[in-house]
Amino acid sequence: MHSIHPFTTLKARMTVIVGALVFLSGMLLALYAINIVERDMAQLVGDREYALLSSAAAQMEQDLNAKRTVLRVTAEGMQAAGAYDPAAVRNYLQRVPSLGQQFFNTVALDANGVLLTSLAGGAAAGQATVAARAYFRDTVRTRKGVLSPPLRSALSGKPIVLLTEPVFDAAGVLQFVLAASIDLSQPDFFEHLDRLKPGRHGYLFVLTTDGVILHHPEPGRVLRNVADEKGGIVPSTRQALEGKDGWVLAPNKAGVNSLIGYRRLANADWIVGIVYPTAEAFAPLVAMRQRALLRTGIAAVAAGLLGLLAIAILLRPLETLRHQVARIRRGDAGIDIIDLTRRDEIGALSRAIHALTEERAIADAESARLARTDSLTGLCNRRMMESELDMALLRQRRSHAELGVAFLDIDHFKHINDSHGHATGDAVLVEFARRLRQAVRATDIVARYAGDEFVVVFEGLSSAEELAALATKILEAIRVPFPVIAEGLQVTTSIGLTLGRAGSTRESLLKCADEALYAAKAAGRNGFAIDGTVAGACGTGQA
Ligand SMILES: Nc1nc2c(ncn2[C@@H]2O[C@H](COP(=O)(O)OP(=O)(O)OP(=O)(O)O)[C@@H](O)[C@H]2O)c(=O)[nH]1
Repeated sequence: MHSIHPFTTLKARMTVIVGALVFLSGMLLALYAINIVERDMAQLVGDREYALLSSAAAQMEQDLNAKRTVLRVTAEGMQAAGAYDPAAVRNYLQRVPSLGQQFFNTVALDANGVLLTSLAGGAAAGQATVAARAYFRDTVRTRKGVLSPPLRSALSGKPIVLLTEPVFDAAGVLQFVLAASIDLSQPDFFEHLDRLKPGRHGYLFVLTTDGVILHHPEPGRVLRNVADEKGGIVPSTRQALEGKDGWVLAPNKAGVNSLIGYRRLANADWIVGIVYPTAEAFAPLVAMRQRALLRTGIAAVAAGLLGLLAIAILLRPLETLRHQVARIRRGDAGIDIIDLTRRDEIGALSRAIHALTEERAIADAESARLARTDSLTGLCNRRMMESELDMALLRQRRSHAELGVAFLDIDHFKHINDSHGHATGDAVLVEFARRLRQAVRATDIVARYAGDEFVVVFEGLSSAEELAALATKILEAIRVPFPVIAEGLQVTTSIGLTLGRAGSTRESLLKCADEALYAAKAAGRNGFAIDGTVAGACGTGQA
């Protein structure tokens, strides 16, 4: 039996294929499921951060409104009190404590933009003018309070924004403008923003709709316009400046992939933004992905091992069948050891092997029989006769019984062929064989030796006389006309007989019988001749 390398077995290959398929499909399914979950979770995280941003923006709007309210109420109070001259203005302002709480500084400017008074000092009355500043001109023109763009304070040099409120007299004439500043460098105003900063590296920032930064964790960037910074405006910021609120996943200015959100304030041209690096924002998702993949991998390996076990169990009968076939081939067992009762493919294969083996055995037996049989007459052929004669000689040596050999040749058979045709000649051979077979004992060996020559081996003879009787019986059986032609054909044969003796061999027996046949032919055919019991002499006899 050829041994099979463990790696080339069906079991190994099926295990590898099934294992790989289970592993791959498991991983693909896990990745697919993880992607769906991640997408949903990323949406949740983004929405949550955006909600945070919106609440920060709302808080900022509230703060601005509160500051506006304080300034407007102060302006209305001053109008009601008629506090228009610089001393009265200063006195009034000093009596409003909420101004100090809400603002970095509050100044009053006359209708020409010249400083009337500054609560926090910094410059003397009349020394500074803001006539050229857009926020002042807008306040005078619109006769309403405005929120200035971020600017550097002329008095303190700090980055500030200003809220203004015009104060009119009873006749509606502008008396002065209150301008209250918010210090962008102080943490107070953006304190709540900084408290909301997500994770370790996330941050919130504020910029105007023109792109000027109001608040940023890097103080050096305050008052700069994002358009003027190195690298220009990132696409997400550009969209925000164009009026689009919401969140996206995109690289920030430093190229770090981030969750970036923008929310525009309703009561100021400000945009609150959030940057949250995705590595941090989605860290739990990444951990979840790794855990899920690891567990899926373990599950797939376990499934593969179970598959291996299942395959091993399922294929065990095949292995058994292989060993059974090997044993049958070695001759250690018969075909019956194969189990034919299984109702699966292995059972079908077993039955096929069983049937094939039986058919082969029958075919082998048939071809062996054909190899030993004369195809025309069905008698033993010459080869079989020779081996049977050898066996008979062996038996004779043990039993010491007599053994006789007869050599027969149909007389003038050529003439039969020539006169009646080859087919009739064949029919004569067949009929001759049949009669010969019937004329002797069933245990005697009857063979067609060649052409029209036949040999009979008689075992268990008692004397040469018995041989003569047998020859006579054969001649009589042949003498009856052969029904191979309508009127019947007279066929005769000549027989040479010999009796085996000590030291006889196949060759010597056949030679003696052949010589006796020659003598019978010479004596005129249709008779027989028997060699004498004296060694070397061949006797003749006529029927
Ligand atoms: N029809 C037929 N003829 C065969 C077959 N085998 C041999 N023969 C013929 O048998 C004849 C044998 O003739 P011989 O034995 O030589 O001579 P004979 O005519 O029998 O003459 P004697 O033997 O001297 O009586 C030949 O013509 C062969 O061609 C066969 O299978 N069928």
